[in-house]
Amino acid sequence: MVAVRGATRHYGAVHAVDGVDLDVGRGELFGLIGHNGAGKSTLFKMMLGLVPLTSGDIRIDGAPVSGGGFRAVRRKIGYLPENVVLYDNLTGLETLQFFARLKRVPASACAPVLERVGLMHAARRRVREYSKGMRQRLGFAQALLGHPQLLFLDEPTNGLDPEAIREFYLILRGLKADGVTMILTSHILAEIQERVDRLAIMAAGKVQAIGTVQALREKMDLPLWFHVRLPRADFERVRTVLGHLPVTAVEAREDHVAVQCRRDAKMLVLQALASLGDKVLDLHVHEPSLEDVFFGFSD
Ligand SMILES: Nc1ncnc2c1ncn2[C@@H]1O[C@H](COP(=O)(O)OP(=O)(O)OP(=O)(O)O)[C@@H](O)[C@H]1O
Repeated sequence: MVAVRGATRHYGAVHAVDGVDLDVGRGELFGLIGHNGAGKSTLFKMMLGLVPLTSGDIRIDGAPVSGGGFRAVRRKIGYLPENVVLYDNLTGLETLQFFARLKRVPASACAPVLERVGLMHAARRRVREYSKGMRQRLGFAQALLGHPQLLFLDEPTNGLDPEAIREFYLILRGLKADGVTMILTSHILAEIQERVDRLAIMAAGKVQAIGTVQALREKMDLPLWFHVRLPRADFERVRTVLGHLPVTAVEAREDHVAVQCRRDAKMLVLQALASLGDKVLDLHVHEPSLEDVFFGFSD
């Protein structure tokens, strides 16, 4: 659906986006993460044909973003910008009707979209009275008008509370089931790590790594931790059963022993810990978080 080849955008000496290659398949939910100024928004605008490329090529559904045929393709795209501009004096419904006219979508499409984003109850209230989260939902609603096949969502959960974030991802899951392709950015890594199919980590205008969270974890080969809860009197037994296994740390904590090992030693360590039998009261395996992966790639 999206094919990016060597996409570059320079602003004088600033290399906002620098030789990015990226493919996003139809129906994929793709995450783009990176520090402030990494180049995410600029790449979004390039993929939307809003910012011209200094060099490289971007195709959406086969059509180059700079070509004459892109107008037709753009109709299939929904975009939620980072800072959505809304008119305070319009109601939520009037706002959507305004966007519907711009997009040449029938006004009758507005109410179902408001319903979908959970704003129907506030349809006739002025945007001035909307909370930040409600504004964000309204911005999302305008992106959904006209049944887009491709959605660009720039920090879509900005300002949403945890419950609203959960609801938001439920909507995305529904869209994914309908075959919609989605690319979203977020700063909240923990939030997207279990929810996207794949993600790209951007830093200084470049894609530093791309893949599933699991693939990125494996590529980083970060160690994992076992937390073994057992009576304090039995803490020493953990060291004994681990014997000569290649563990990288064993630490006695308040009510558990923490064991760190490389990923390829995971099953050996697990078997050794299992030999402690009912001495073990509880056991947790802690995979490295996306934060660990992210900072490993972008430092
Ligand atoms: N119109 C512009 N003129 C000059 N420099 C720009 C312009 N737009 C972006 N930049 C620069 O390009 C770099 C990338 O900015 P961009 O907004 O794409 O980053 P981002 O990853 O979206 O950041 P954030 O998470 O803060 O939104 C920054 O250094 C920014 O200052």
